[in-house]
Amino acid sequence: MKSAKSMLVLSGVSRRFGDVEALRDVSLELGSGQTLCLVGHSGCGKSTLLRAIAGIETLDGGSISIDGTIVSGDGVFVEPEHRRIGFMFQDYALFPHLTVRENVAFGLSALPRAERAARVAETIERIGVTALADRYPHMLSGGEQQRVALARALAPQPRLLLMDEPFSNLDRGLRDKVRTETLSIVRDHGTTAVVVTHDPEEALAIGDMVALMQGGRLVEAGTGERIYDAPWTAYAASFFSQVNEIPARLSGGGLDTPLGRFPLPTGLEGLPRLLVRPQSISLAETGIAAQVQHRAILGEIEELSLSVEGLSQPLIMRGTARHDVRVGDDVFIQINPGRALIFPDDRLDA
Ligand SMILES: Nc1ncnc2c1ncn2[C@@H]1O[C@H](COP(=O)(O)OP(=O)(O)OP(=O)(O)O)[C@@H](O)[C@H]1O
Repeated sequence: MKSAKSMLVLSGVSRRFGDVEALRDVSLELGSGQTLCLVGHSGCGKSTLLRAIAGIETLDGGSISIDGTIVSGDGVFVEPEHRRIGFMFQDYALFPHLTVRENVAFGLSALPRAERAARVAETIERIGVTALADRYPHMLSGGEQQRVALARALAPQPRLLLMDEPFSNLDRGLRDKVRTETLSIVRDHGTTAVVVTHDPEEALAIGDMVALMQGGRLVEAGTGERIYDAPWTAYAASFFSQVNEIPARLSGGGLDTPLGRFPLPTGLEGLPRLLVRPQSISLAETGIAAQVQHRAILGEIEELSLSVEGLSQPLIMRGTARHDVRVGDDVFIQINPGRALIFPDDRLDA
């Protein structure tokens, strides 16, 4: 996804720690004013990539450009303090001995006094923490501290804001609210941001662009909608939602499975993998015979576990409709062939 101007360009970025290839040939482009969410399981290289962008980590290969200028790579290394980058990390430690106003002013020492005061006033007003200006951090709630940390990061008007798991210290209820507020402030500012998270739902909620990493590689990147609805890889399909893996056999241009025959997408190479999301399965008058093994109500969602001949694992079906079925009932199910996810087998690369 490109906009008229790229604020961040990663080109073949690589970094190794001994035997560990923390970053392998990562290339990515982020438009000005966009939010990129880096997501992946622990150890996939998210923080190393963020640190490399910040200039806290050097590269073994490739380059990083910010606003059209190389900051790392090709024999260039711009020190972190000269990259015009703002940071917000997990523990967003505010200086405990400074008030909110003083915390926000901290990164503005280069500005003349009057200009600094005006910038602080404007930033805290915009972020809605003016009423807290004379309080110390221990007098603030977690959500308020987070806002002040955001004000402190944005006050120097960075070209790029880097956030490492910025919401993970907040409890669930507060997290969604603070996240929505924070990102709308970042967008209103027109600030380009890179956010790291390990939470798939959070990644989809946050990013204009979502980049999924695995073992130091970029698996795929795209809008949250694209990467969820039409993933290019089985890894992405199963990272962002639970999936049923269905054994499949290639025959005559199609796939034979215990759930029936599925057409093979054109251009598919290698052994196919068939994944079916729980919400792509429905009960029907006729179709594939199944037996109810378990029914659970997960709030709005009903989940059925179904045994189907030829499947070693129960098939998980989920939806918002309630079904009057009990354990042991014989039912029929249908799967929309258009909703089946078919990929080349990528597990050998994992
Ligand atoms: N300074 C270092 N020295 C040695 N190995 C490192 C160093 N920094 C990171 N690594 C290794 O590089 C890999 C990527 O680490 P990184 O911290 O980037 O992962 P991550 O995706 O941010 O994980 P988490 O979500 O747990 O923070 C890991 O295997 C890690 O052990």
